[in-house]
Amino acid sequence: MLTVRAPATSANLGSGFDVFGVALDRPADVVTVERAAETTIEVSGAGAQYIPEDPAKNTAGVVARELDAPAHIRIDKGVRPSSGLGSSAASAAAAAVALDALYERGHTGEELVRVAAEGEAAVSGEAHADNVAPSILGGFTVVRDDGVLSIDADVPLVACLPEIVVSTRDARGVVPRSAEMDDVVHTVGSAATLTAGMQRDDPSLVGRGMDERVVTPARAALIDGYDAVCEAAADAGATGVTVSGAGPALIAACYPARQRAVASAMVEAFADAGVDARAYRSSVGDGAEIVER
Ligand SMILES: Nc1ncnc2c1ncn2[C@@H]1O[C@H](COP(=O)(O)OP(=O)(O)O)[C@@H](O)[C@H]1O
Ligand SMILES: N[C@@H](CCOP(=O)(O)O)C(=O)O
Repeated sequence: MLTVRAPATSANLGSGFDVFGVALDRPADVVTVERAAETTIEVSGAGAQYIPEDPAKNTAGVVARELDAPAHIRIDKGVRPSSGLGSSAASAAAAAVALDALYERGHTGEELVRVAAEGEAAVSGEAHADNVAPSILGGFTVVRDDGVLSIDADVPLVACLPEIVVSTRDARGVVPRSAEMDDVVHTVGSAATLTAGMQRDDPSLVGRGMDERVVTPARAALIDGYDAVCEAAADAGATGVTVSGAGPALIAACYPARQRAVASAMVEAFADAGVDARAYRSSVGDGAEIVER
């Protein structure tokens, strides 16, 4: 028997749609695996009632199939589903790391990212790896077809999760199919700025690099109170705010001294818009780890 904790993640960070991701300190999924003749799944914790226990429909079950590693899998959800905080990815990442260790397969982290991304394909329709990469490798990650890059970074973040449900599949449906060249140029500038900010542990550059004009506005329209929450966060000292993943969570960057104020401002602004929300104060965190053997 083996237990792995895999963290929530925030993908895209505005300018890095389907490319950038970052591991958060919390919340996290905790997954326990035991060898079995065939895979079975039990889910408890946040939003468990919305998560299928059929292995073919659960990201962790798909990972077990991909690794040919049948197991009884217990998932304790810390990351609520349809959050924009990589809920389905956290289970996939934890299962990949746990089953690899349980069956002593010795895959590299990057290989496990590819396997866990197949779990994501089962729920969102596409094998996007921008959540599973940071959940497995930790840090700030850049995913490309030809590989994954992970950078250790130390930048304060606030993830604010409203009590709204937005499924990644639906939110992928509103992404425009094309973009104006001006907007593409702007996005490249932002992405480069954000990457430099992560490399230099610079909250100001990270926040500026979150600005993006194609995908984010389309998705912001699905989140009640989005503009007011961004404005409140900026007034409280956030250097940048954007949609986390496919939403409805928002992610903000800030200097350490402003983190508490930014978190409160975001929760209050959601409340003013009639939406309950909670904020997670975080840094760029570590990837999945074995917590019990
Ligand atoms: N282990 C899992 N954890 C969370 N959601 C899962 C899992 N397996 C399948 N799902 C399904 O995936 C969907 C949530 O994933 P997604 O929309 O990508 O949300 P998130 O942004 O939180 O990852 C829900 O329909 C849920 O039932
Ligand atoms: N790049 C994906 C990320 C989805 O993240 P999630 O946390 O909402 O599952 C996208 O933007 O669709």
